[in-house]
Amino acid sequence: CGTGEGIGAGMASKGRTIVIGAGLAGLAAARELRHNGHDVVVVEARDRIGGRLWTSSAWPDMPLDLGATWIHGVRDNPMTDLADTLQARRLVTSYDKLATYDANGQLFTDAEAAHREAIGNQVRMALHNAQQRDADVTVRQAVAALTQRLQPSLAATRLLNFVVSSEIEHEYAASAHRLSAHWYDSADDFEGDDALFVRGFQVITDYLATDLPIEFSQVVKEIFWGEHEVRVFTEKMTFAADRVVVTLPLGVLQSNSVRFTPELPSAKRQALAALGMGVLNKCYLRFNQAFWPHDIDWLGHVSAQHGVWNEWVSFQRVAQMPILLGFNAADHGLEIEAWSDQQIVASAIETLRIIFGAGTPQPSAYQITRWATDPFARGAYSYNALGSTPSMRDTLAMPVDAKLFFAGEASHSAYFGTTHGAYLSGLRVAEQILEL
Ligand SMILES: Cc1cc2nc3c(=O)[nH]c(=O)nc-3n(C[C@H](O)[C@H](O)[C@H](O)COP(=O)(O)OP(=O)(O)OC[C@H]3O[C@@H](n4cnc5c(N)ncnc54)[C@H](O)[C@@H]3O)c2cc1C
Repeated sequence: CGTGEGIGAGMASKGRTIVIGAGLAGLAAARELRHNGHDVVVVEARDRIGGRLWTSSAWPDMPLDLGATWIHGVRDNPMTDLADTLQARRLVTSYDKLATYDANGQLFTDAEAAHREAIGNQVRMALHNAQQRDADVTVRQAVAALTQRLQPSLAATRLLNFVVSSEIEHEYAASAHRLSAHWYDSADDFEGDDALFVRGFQVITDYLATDLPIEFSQVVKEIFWGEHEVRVFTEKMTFAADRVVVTLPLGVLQSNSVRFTPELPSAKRQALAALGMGVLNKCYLRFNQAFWPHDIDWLGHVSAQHGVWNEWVSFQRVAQMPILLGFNAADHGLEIEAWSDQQIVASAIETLRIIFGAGTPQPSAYQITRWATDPFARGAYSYNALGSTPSMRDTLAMPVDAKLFFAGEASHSAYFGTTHGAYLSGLRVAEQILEL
C-alpha cells in the first residue's frame, strides 16, 4: 500500500478531501474546493474523466456522445453558463422536427397523428388522476384501465405502448412496471431548447478537470470512515484524508461493490435500495448518405413489440452527417446488452427496413453502448421507483459526521438524471465542505 500523492503538501489547515469519481459531480466538487485553497485528490476507476458523460472520437469528423448528449432546457441552465464561458459551439435539435411511422412503416396520416395525440392525453390524464390518490402505483398500473379499454384494437394498443415507451420510458430510462406514478415526473425542468455540443459534451468535463490531481485506474473497494480520518482503499493503494466525497453512481452503490466501514446509516441504505437505476442505450449508425427525410431531427416508430427501436435522432439536418442514433430504454434496453454488436445492428436495420424499404443499406460503421453492464455505471441514470419518494434523494445527499459527503445525479432531488443535476450536486457538496 502507498499513500496517495498530491494531498497534504502545505494545505493542511483546510484539510484533505478525497473525491471519488471524475464524472461531472466529482469534477465540479474538486474544482470548487481546489479554487478555495483546499487540498483535493480525485480517485477514478476508469482511465478517463467524464463517467456517464463520454464523447467518442472514433469518427474524427463527428465526435459523438455515448452518454449525455443534450443540455436539456438551455435557459438559466448551469451547463449553458459553462458552455458560454468556453464559447463552445452548440446545435439545437427540435422535437417539432419529427416524423412518426406506424407499425407498417407508413408515415402517420393526420388521423393517426390525432389518435396518438388523444391517447397521449389519456395517458397523461390517467397519471394525473393516479397522483391525486393516496396509494402509489406503478405507471403501468395507472394506465392499466386504458390498456383494457383499448385491448380490442391492436393499432390502439400499439399506440399506447408507443406513447408509454417514447414519452415516459425513454425519458426516465425506466420500465413503466417499476416507475412510481406519484413521483416519476417529480424533477424540475429548465426552459428553452435542447442543445448539443459540436465537439461533444466532453468540452465541459475537460474544462472542469483542468489542473486537478486525478488518480486514474483506481477502483475503490472500501471506504473506511473513522472518528479522526477517512481511508479509501482501492485495488492498488490506500488514500488517507479528513473527509471523502462519494460520487459513485446509484447503480454502483446498490451493487455493494464498494464497502463502507462502518456501514452507512440505515436511512441512507433504505434510500439507496428504494430508488431505481435505469437503462438507456444508444446505437449510432453511420451511412454513406441519408436515405431518410433530411429536414427532421427525430424519427418515431410505433413498433409491433413494446419498446423496440421507438426513437431515433438524425444528425443530417443539424450536422449534415448521414448518421442515425437509435435508442432502447428500460427492459428492451437491458435485454439487448446481452446481444452481440452484429445482432443489435441487424435488429436496428430490420426496423429501418420496415420504414424505408428492403433497399435500406447496411451502415458503414456503428457505435453501441451497454451502460447497465458497465461496472462503473451500472445503469444510465436514476429514477423514482414505486416505493421511493423524492425526499430519499435528500437523505442520500446528507453528509455523515462531517466525514462522508455525497454528490452525483441521484442525490439531486430537483434535477436527478441530468448533467446539470450532477454538476449542481458537486457544487452543493463543495459548499458544505467549505462551510465546515
Ligand atoms: C445514455 C445516456 C444519455 C444521457 N443523456 C443525457 C442528456 O442528454 N442530458 C443530460 O443532462 N443528462 C443525460 N444523461 C445523464 C448524465 O449523463 C448523468 O446524470 C451525469 O453524467 C452523471 O454524472 P455523475 O457525476 O453523477 O456520475 P458519473 O458521471 O457516473 O461519475 C461517477 C464516476 O465514478 C466512477 N466510479 C464508479 N465506480 C468507481 C469505483 N469503484 N472506484 C472509483 N471510481 C468509480 C465512474 O467511473 C465515474 O467516472 C445521460 C446518461 C446516459 C447514460
